[in-house]
Amino acid sequence: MSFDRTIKIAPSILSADFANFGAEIQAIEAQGADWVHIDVMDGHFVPNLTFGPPAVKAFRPHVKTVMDVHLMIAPVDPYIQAYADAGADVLTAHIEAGPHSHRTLQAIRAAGMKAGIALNPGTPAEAVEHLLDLTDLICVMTVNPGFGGQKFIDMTSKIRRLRQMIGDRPVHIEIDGGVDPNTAPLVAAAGADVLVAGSAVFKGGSVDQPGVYGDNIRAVRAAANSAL
Ligand SMILES: O=C(CO)[C@@H](O)[C@H](O)COP(=O)(O)O
Ligand SMILES: [Fe+2]
Repeated sequence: MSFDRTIKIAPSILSADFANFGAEIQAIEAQGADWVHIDVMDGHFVPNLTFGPPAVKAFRPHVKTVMDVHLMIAPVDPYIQAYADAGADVLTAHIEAGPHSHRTLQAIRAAGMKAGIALNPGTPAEAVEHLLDLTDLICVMTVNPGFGGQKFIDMTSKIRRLRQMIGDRPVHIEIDGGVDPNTAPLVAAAGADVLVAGSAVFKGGSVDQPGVYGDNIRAVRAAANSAL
């Protein structure tokens, strides 16, 4: 997985058909997804439950691009090796999930994955200032985590600040929550390069009508690129 700052679309399978993940992943990749975003929720750090390492391991053979695993769990450290064994390419932990994010990021890289750190809407950019050399991706939440389909919260000033702080380091800025063709230009112009989109990609489509996924992905990408 090489670093570049072109716009990448990462559909969140939280909005896919939960009875058909393999086919859904294949459909979004065939329709132009750059990464596949997997939301892991524990019913404790966030008020919703999704899936754990065995499910992520089962997704792995279907993902030919980048498996981007967003952990909304606390604690994180006891599960890092399990997600490495499950085949995650990028593993993102929330800075709010515990007091030892520095150690967590080191452990994620030591387990052979790219290390991501996610910030809730209420957490300032400065919280990651001393973590930048240990980080491959900063995930800026533009909703409060836990559910798909929520309204976008404007975090453009935080994204700008982060891009400034990152300087020339090879760090992705990922935006997660409420990304659609209306909001994508705002975050792309502010410096984001990975756009997670759940409802905006899956809406109106299915594995039997995958072309809708393609139209939706192209619409988000075109809107983002129009702002650059
Ligand atoms: O992490 C999360 C929610 O906590 C996200 O990845 C959502 O799944 C994005 O869904 P949309 O807001 O795009 O519908
Ligand atoms: Fe997510």
